[in-house]
Amino acid sequence: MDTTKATPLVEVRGLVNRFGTQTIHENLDLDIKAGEILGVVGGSGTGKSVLLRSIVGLRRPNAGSVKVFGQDLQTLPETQRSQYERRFGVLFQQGALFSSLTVTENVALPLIEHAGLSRDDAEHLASIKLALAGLPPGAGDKYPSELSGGMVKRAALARALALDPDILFLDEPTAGLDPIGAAAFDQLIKTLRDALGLSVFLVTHDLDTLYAICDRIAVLSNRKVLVADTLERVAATDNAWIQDYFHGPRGRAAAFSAHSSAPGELQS
Ligand SMILES: Nc1ncnc2c1ncn2[C@@H]1O[C@H](COP(=O)(O)OP(=O)(O)OP(=O)(O)O)[C@@H](O)[C@H]1O
Repeated sequence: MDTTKATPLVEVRGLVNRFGTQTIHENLDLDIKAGEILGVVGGSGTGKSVLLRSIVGLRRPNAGSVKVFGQDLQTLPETQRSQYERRFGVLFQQGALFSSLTVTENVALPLIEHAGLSRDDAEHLASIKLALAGLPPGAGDKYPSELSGGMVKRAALARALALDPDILFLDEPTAGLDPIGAAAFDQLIKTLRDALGLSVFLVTHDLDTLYAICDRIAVLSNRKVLVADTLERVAATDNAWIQDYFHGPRGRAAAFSAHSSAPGELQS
């Protein structure tokens, strides 16, 4: 999709994150544009998850600002900030479902706690969200431990969608899935973006995901966003990590597979 004219929903400016003497981010800038799927990549430990946590309010950065819908969340009182933060849906790396609750109860929980729905209404709505996330009828009555890895991801996605977010944050959603399961999950994200008009911030190591669904890609390197642009422009950037990543054996395979399924797209 054309995101060039879209107004940023999220503007990260001058972000600094430190743990003790270790500096993870130093004056990092990044936008998330309305309606885009933004892929966030970088070597292990470059701070992709810390960046996600800083944006959604789970970590207070050491410096810098995070504006959401034009509002700097750091400057807001707690109650107002949490109202903005409810416009975020977050899917964590491990799914983070409560093991003692059924899948339906997991998805209903935010609806009861944050939207004030009755248990019956919340569970009814939860079953709709589970269907939206592509889970078969009956999955809702199971406990997370009874589901396959792919189904746990879908259940966690349903919970992230519970409060009808404007922006979906996904931390390595296809990690641990087999290639067919991962491709199906990618398509689900794209379908949901198209149907619900979501913006998506997606941390991934999965090159196939970048080729299949991302509108822009941000590369984290050396404590900053090195480049945030279309796949073609990012892949052409003169940087050793980028060249290795996009033009190494796995990058070539992903480009080849994307090219053979969608003629006319990027060739390596
Ligand atoms: N709570 C914490 N306390 C101390 N150090 C932390 C904490 N959280 C993250 N870090 C450190 O910050 C750095 C960035 O971590 P982060 O998880 O964001 O990396 P990442 O880019 O998501 O890595 P990966 O691709 O391996 O998941 C790492 O060196 C990590 O050890």
